[in-house]
Amino acid sequence: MTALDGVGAPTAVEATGVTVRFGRTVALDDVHISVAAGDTHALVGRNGAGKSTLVSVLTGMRAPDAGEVRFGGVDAPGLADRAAWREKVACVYQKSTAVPELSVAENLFLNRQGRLISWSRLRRQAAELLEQYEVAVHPEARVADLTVEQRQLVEIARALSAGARFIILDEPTAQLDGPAIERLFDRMRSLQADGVTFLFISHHLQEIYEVCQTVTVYRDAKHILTAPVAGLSKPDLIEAMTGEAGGLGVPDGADRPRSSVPVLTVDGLSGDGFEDLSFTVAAGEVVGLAGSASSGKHELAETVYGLRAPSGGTVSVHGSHVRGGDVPAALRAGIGCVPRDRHHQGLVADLSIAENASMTVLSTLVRKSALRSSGRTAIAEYDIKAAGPDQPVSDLSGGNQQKVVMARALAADPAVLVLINPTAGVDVKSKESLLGVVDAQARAGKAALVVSDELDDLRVCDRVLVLFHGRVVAEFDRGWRDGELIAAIEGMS
Ligand SMILES: Nc1ncnc2c1ncn2[C@@H]1O[C@H](COP(=O)(O)OP(=O)(O)OP(=O)(O)O)[C@@H](O)[C@H]1O
Repeated sequence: MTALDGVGAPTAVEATGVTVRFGRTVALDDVHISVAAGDTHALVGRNGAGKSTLVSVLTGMRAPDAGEVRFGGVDAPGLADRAAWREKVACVYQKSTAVPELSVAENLFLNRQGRLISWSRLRRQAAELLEQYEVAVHPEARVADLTVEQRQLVEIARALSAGARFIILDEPTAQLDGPAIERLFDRMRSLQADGVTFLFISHHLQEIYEVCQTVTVYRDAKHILTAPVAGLSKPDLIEAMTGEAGGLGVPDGADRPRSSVPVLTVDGLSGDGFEDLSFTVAAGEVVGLAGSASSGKHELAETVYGLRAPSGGTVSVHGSHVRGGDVPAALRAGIGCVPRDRHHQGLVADLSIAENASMTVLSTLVRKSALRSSGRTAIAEYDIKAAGPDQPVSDLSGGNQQKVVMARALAADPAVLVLINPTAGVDVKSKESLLGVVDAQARAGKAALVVSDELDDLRVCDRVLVLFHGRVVAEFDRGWRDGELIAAIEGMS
């Protein structure tokens, strides 16, 4: 049976009247979505708008308090019937759902082998499947050793081989570099030509225009609009998301006063994936580090804030050496960080917003009331959508968790900020305010190092160092053109 939506196109999936509550929080309030078969349909909204909650309903991970889901006009299976859901829909999350210690072949057929497993057959079938979907990884490779790009392709192949023709991609580009994003989009286009339907979630609005035909906007748990992408301007899209007219302005800090006094000095630093790097960041200066995933930029930043031990060279703050490979020592020396992975290095999921945001200064904040009041300040300053300072961070949406990480980095009033992908998963409006915070910190005389794949994050920088295979290959002062920076990142300058 084929369902038809209002304008006569067959519907791959349709959800109507969906309401989901978490205690007092209404995450979805009587929303609907209808995705036409063969469409790539974007779902966008500010942090906490309800996107991930809808995904959990559309994948059968959560029963809504009210509402219905239908695939091709047929009611969704019962929640317990996981096999039936796998045939209808799959979601590739930002965080892998594959078992890292198992091989690609084992992951591909997880929960699907009969009782008797023939390993040689499993490997052969996996190899055939990978070839069919043009995924260039070895069936016996451990999933833990794959890149994010390879892992996503394996998960897409797994979904398609289970029979699903509707795939949800939840912020798939957040951890990919430019060329990998283009390869993912090419892959999506060719699967779409074969009849696969996508629901695509991203905070990068230009991606919506590049790869989607239809867009649905949710705001504060409500459906705001569904429209063809081609007829919707970017300002109108942002207005639907934020409820406010007027474009966005990322501060570029061009008028920021600069001093020549170095706060951070990196001298002859070598470590995993980078060699003999020297540079300084002055008071009031924001320096960007750009490069591909293999450039060594993350490893360099992680060595500066003490997560990795250097194999040579030194890091100093205000002329004093900081002991390497020791995060608490770096913190005491005045280096605050937003780490690369908020799930592993950023937050303690069970602790509250107040506790997480104050973690770098906990020894000085002993009174519970003081803790709560600093939590309330963080919620207001960083525009965190939450029920209150006592709410555990595990209850927050991804983007709002990222804002708590930023609050935590700044709580100890560090002299140096090392920020890795500081706006990852953060909506357009919040991005503007987080970058405003970086600008304000620099104006207050702090030194900042911003490592990012996002050009908007790099625009706030006074200069950008481009790394390629662990060495600085180019340096751009403010005012660079996108094309020249991207060419340098890709090693073409
Ligand atoms: N397990 C939970 N307990 C309590 N509240 C929750 C829980 N999960 C989500 N919420 C709340 O529901 C709302 C919607 O969250 P959701 O994760 O769906 O937002 P989102 O649109 O995906 O945001 P983001 O863009 O940041 O990923 C938020 O206010 C969030 O705090």
